[in-house]
Amino acid sequence: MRYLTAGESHGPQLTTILEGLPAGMPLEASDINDELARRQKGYGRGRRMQIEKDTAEIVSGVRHGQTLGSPIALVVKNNDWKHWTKIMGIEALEEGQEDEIKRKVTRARPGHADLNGAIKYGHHDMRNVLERSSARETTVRVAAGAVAKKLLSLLGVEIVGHVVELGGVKATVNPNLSMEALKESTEASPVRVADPNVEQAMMSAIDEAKKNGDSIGGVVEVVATGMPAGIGSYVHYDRKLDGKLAAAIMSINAFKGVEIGIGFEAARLPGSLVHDEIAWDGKTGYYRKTNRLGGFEGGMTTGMPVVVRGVMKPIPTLYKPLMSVDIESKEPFAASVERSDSCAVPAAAVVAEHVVAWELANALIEQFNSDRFETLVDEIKRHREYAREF
Ligand SMILES: Cc1cc2nc3c(=O)[nH]c(=O)nc-3n(C[C@H](O)[C@H](O)[C@H](O)COP(=O)(O)O)c2cc1C
Ligand SMILES: C=C(O[C@@H]1CC(C(=O)O)=C[C@@H](OP(=O)(O)O)[C@H]1O)C(=O)O
Repeated sequence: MRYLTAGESHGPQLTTILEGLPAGMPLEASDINDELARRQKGYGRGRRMQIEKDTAEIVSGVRHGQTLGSPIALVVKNNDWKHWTKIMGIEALEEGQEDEIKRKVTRARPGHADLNGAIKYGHHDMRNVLERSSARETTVRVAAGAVAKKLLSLLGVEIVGHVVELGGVKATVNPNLSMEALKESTEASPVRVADPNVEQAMMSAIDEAKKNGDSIGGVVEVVATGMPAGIGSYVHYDRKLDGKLAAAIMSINAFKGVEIGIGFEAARLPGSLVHDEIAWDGKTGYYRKTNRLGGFEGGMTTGMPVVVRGVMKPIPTLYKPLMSVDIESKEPFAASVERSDSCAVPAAAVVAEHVVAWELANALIEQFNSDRFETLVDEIKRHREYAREF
């Protein structure tokens, strides 16, 4: 499968085209819209989230609630567009109108794409960069992931993203928490955390950052249960599924690190405390007694829960801006300030969930016969039985 996205943050709409989904899979707009609503939540977001009520329109590839096997196109309209029609207009401007209309940006924000994007594409107005580098684009990445998530759920794979650290406050996650309990508790939390003891401290950290004109980051975790064993491959670097997950997480705006299972902690432990002992029983088939390697060995799933974590740096737009340079005068100036979130880690947990869902669904679709949804369901069922008895 593959997908493309298009759209500027303050343009008329965001668009995505998904290719390679099987025909005959049930799909409704509500499957996508419920996920878009989850992405909009989270303590610490800016005013834009009150302007938008993100909803996807399915404009192709689905008929009477079923996928057709043809490309699926989804459109999310930007409510904020009505305030930006002049600034973001398509038509060429008259001489002399430029400065008045364009809300030109010339003082690059440290940590954002502004300066590098301007150099790369030759934009002397960095709005041309920030409109597309904005994480507004993650709206349609979630829409694409929601379709993948629907496919996974119909194949018995459940997935959830949640926050495990925010502004230096760490959550303690009970490893025996069921998937249902994890989903329920994190959904009810304004910071998407499963540990109620740290929720208030996380919210206070966000308040404090906001008050100081600053921003904070954190760590999100995505857990997926029900992936069959042996998905992905060890035979070639670009077929390793853990590598694809790492790339997917790193592609999210502001993500600076990824770990699978205990990740970096593995550097500090002996092998006997890192590798997971293998066992077998008639009901489950093969399983690992622990899951320190987060569901992966050799670039393939083990059948244990997939556990991926990602680090989000603090948001680069600061209401008390860092110093920068004006690209017109080359003089030192405080960086530009655009309306901004002070913390988007809870929203990013939802984005991470969806990019991981896409990669997992893609791996299943690549590995099994997948033109018809019915065949895919059947093949995966048989693969599970085969792996259990192997
Ligand atoms: C959900 C989400 C919301 C974000 N909101 C903002 C924001 O309001 N202001 C901002 O400057 N950056 C925001 N970011 C981060 C920037 O998009 C990101 O730092 C920028 O694209 C530069 O990319 P890099 O940090 O990966 O190098 C957000 C990121 C995510 C995932
Ligand atoms: C600014 C960025 O994205 C943020 C993410 C976002 C959203 O829908 O998630 C919408 C944006 O809206 P606006 O720029 O109109 O406030 C920002 O809140 C960024 O990433 O640089």
